[in-house]
Amino acid sequence: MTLDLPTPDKPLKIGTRGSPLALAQAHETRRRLGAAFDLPNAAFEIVVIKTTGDRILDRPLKEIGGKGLFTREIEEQLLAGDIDIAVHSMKDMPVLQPGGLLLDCYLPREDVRDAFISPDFASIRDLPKGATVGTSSLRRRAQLMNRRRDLTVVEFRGNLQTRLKKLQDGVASCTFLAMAGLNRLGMDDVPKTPIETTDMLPAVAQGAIGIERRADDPRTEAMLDAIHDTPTGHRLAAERAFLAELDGSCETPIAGLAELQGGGLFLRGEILRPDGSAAFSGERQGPISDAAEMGVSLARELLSAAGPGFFDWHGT
Ligand SMILES: NCc1[nH]cc(CCC(=O)O)c1CC(=O)O
Repeated sequence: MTLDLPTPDKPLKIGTRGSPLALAQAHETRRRLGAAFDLPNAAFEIVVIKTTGDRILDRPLKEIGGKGLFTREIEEQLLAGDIDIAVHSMKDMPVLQPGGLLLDCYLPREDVRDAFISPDFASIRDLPKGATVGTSSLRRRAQLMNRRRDLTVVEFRGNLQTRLKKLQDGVASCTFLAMAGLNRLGMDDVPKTPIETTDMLPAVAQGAIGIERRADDPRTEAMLDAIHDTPTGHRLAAERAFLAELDGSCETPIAGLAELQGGGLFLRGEILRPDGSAAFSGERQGPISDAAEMGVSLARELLSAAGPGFFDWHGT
């Protein structure tokens, strides 16, 4: 069967959020598909979709709650056939997709580390006692408070420019962003220091772009197969199995990272109380074929170390 490739008259519709980072991810997807099938940009149409998460900007994400805050509207349009594929930050994706959709194409992973961003200080260690830190990430908040009890954490939402302005205005001494986002946006002039994963374990799937498709569409299946990055697939299989077994929502501070090592996988995970008062971490090593089992077994180990009800505790 020959592929019925898209043309400028019948372009492949790529659905995405409209943030600068989301657009950069959509452009990378278009570039890789164009290179793999020798297609011009005009054979693709980038369709910007506004999600609930994009609409509500004045409240902490955990208050709006619900799964798929940044994905529901996009997945609805994919199911309806208004778009052909959807590009996502895998970090923001629930472990299960709606019936009829598949999320099994990943682009080569970017830098997985978090970055420390501050106009005044070089690292977390350099922050003075009692310094104020801005982040909207429950994981980063819990990890920071677990390591530096003296810090005060304030809610920080908005895009990179908004956050940098807040730092200039003295609202906080520093903030944190994924290196992947900064790199994809070409933010080379932002004063950033990468934090080693041994100091701050990143979120599950951080730095990975995933492309979702309809399960019954053989054309997008074949096209995405050509750009899928297998190593990233193995790593996310372990990390997402870990996340799935923990049954974590966006309200639970969870970190997880799998790396390829000596032909196998090395998986690390951490779960924390939201206020940082307790943290449990562990690791697994094994063959790539055991990726999912490693994730599940590490999750069970951490859950049993933390004790029953650990995730029911949400503090204030
Ligand atoms: N939750 C927002 C989000 N989703 C993905 C990224 C960064 C890019 C990535 O990790 O792939 C970010 C921003 C951030 O954490 O700095």
